[in-house]
Amino acid sequence: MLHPSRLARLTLLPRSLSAMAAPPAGCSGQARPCFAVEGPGSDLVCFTLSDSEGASGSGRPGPRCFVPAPGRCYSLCVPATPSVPAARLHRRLQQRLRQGPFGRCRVLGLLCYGAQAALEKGFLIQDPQGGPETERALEELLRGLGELPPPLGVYEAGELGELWQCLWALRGPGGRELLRRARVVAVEEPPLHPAVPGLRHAAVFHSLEAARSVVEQCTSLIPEATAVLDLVDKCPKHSKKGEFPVIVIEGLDATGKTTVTQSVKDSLNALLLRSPPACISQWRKTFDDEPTLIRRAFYALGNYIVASEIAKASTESPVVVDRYWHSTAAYAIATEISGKVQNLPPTHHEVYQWPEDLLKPDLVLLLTVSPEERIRRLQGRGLEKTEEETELEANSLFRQKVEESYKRMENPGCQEVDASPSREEVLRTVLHLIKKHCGSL
Ligand SMILES: Nc1ncnc2c1ncn2[C@@H]1O[C@H](COP(=O)(O)OP(=O)(O)O)[C@@H](O)[C@H]1O
Ligand SMILES: Nc1ccn([C@H]2C[C@H](O)[C@@H](COP(=O)(O)OP(=O)(O)O)O2)c(=O)n1
Repeated sequence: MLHPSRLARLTLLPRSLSAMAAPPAGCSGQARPCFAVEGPGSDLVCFTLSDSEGASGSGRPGPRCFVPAPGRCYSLCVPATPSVPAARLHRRLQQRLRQGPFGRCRVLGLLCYGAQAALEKGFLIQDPQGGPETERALEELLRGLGELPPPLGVYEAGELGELWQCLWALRGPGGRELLRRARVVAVEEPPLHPAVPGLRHAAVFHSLEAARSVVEQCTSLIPEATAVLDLVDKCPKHSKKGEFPVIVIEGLDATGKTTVTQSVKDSLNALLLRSPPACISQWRKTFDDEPTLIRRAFYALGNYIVASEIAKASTESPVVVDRYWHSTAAYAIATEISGKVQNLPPTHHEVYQWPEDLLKPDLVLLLTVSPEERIRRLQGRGLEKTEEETELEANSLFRQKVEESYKRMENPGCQEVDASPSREEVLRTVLHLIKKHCGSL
């Protein structure tokens, strides 16, 4: 089975959400949700639901592209409210859909807007063979979730090649009720990726309190959460920088951050810090295995702990920091925004702004190398790759989105450094920039 993150994403947008995310043009004036399928690397292809038998959409590719003939297609969604139980439920479904009877299916990420225009996250499940097994297994999976399982969408191709969606509510043991049956028709692509409005609540935290409250919700589920909070609470709030300069080095993995930060430390007699800091790094694996909401909140709190270390150290010597808030934000944005680089939030968007309560560095340098050189360095290093590093290699779109997000950061922005030359030359460039921005050291 193909890895879901490498597959298309499907997005449902309601008309009533237009204030948050402008819906596809064809959706305006309709009291029905509309949704968009995004092929890997391709444009969004958007659809809406219609009662009209004769509607032919906007002449764009037909919706049959996501129902494999002679197969069938299903969708299921859970609330995307940025709460720990919802995020964990989504993760549980994702794991179950990789196993057993779903092994033969293609599972696509799904964002949709359900009743009262509430954002929901879920999956589109393409079964290439059809037959009753997948539907039965999905029903069983949903019923196992509790008393009010989310509805099951079933997509069927009609005689003329048109597509219908049936939305079923599962009732009692074995019962189900048809909530709606509507035709699926093509509409225009939305101007803003639908995940953009929720970014600040679901992935990119702009205050200590926002990140803290997510980790606090985890204390009964993840014992390490309490230890993280204890450390955060011991740190002085609103840490202030000392008189020595604070330089952050950012970049994708294997761009040379460790090499550069170590050399800068030696050259400037600086203190070297990294985010996440050593005091919480033993819990990193635990949080890396959690859904985005929890994982990013952990890294965000790590930045606040590092801020207190920077405050203290910068009263005594220059400080160089290996990754900081820009990493947390850039990876979070690139993970949440599916598809092409153009889907990222526009420049100057609020997600690119530095959190007001987080100590600001004097200079942030972004190391960049060509994708080919980066892969050579990764291979040369010969370390075991993390899942995300493998993903980075496999998915150049993701890599581009991380790098572009870094470049859009503001206040402070990232100053790009070409890190392809020799170690010595890169160090010379970096030291020159530090001198230029931070004066004599
Ligand atoms: N300028 C350079 N030229 C060639 N190889 C480099 C250069 N800088 C770093 N490397 C090598 O590339 C690999 C990745 O560098 P590293 O500093 O660990 O990157 P990061 O900390 O960003 O993951 C290491 O094997 C390192 O020795
Ligand atoms: N300050 C930070 C540092 C790392 N992260 C996240 C971003 C990515 O998901 C990973 C990348 O971490 P990194 O490449 O430094 O991992 P290693 O130290 O190389 O093991 O961690 C973060 O969100 N915030």
